[in-house]
Amino acid sequence: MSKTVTKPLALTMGDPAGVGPQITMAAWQQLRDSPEHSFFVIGAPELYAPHMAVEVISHPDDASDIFRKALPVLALANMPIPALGEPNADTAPAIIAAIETAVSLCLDGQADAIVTNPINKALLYGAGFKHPGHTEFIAALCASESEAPPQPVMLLTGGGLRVALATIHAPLREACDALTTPALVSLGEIVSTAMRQDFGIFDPQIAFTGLNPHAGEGGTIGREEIDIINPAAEQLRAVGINMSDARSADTVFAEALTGRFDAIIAMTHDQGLIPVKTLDFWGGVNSTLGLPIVRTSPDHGTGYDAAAQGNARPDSLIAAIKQARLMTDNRKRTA
Ligand SMILES: NC(=O)c1ccc[n+]([C@@H]2O[C@H](COP(=O)([O-])OP(=O)(O)OC[C@H]3O[C@@H](n4cnc5c(N)ncnc54)[C@H](O)[C@@H]3O)[C@@H](O)[C@H]2O)c1
Ligand SMILES: N[C@H](C(=O)O)[C@H](O)COP(=O)(O)O
Repeated sequence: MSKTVTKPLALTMGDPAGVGPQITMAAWQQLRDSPEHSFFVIGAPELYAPHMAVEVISHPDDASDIFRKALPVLALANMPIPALGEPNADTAPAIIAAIETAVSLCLDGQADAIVTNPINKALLYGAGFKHPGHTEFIAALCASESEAPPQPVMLLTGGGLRVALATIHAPLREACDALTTPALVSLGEIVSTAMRQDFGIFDPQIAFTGLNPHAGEGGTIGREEIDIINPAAEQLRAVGINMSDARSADTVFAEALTGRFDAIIAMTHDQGLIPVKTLDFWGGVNSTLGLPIVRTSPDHGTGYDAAAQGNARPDSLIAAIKQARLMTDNRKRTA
């Protein structure tokens, strides 16, 4: 087995008017005695310095040594500091730059994984951001000229469930039309690979949800299951992946909780995210599969109201940091 070197995790600051700064500081307080969870944050030191010990670092390698005594910050220059709860479009370039820097450090092997704090995508569009979210932006940043662009897959974990999405931030009418058999086959392969390399599940049992009520009731309440989803499942089984035909979305999550399925592939954003966020809003983690780097995130958004009230909970960010470390270590072990 090759010797592996542990690098710190790179946190992005997220929207500085949201919960990001508060939950980052609280996560550091809880994890500072846990060297394996060492991280540095890419952001403005002024967001944190009035509240706690901060050390500005010039290189990620400096983070682990000082992690116990101060929050390591890789500083972004010239960023306005917004009032909590009051999003400011002038912060958008720095929010984007933090993500770009984190991805570049991971690709260079200077950080083990990227953990993103929440962003408000609408705020970023004025600054030239062109993606529906981190998921697609990070995939674009990982693209290289020599290889096909990565197909990013959103996976939410929490409440005992692992749920990947066949469509993400698409209007519901368009999401239904976007489902195709080849896309579902490719998705099933990515989820199966990730279960093995990132989660250490070597013979994963995976379920497709149906799109229609009762998974189409034999074609009488819609035909997507018969025409699109089940043919994908059949192709995946033919290459040795344990993939179920489309199962009723109202019961498959309960089936997974019995241990029958290790992961579920849901057809639409809310179909998959409602069960996870309802069961475990505070412990839920969003990760991106299908990339050359590990990326996780809390499952919640910018929470401007919680930020302004000063009562932001760090639980989901802490879960995201721990999951990033676990996925990275599993991936190194299976490399
Ligand atoms: N990973 C991400 O970047 C990410 C994830 C989800 C949503 N978003 C974005 O966040 C913005 C707001 O979305 P939303 O209102 O649907 O969801 P939200 O998760 O921001 O808020 C939902 C509720 O949860 C509360 N909340 C969220 N995080 C909290 C925390 N850490 N502690 C205490 N309370 C918390 C909020 O105050 C609010 O009442 C949108 O622009 C959305 O796109 C970003
Ligand atoms: N769909 C996610 C959720 O609701 O939690 C969220 O918007 C985050 O998306 P990105 O990770 O792509 O920013």
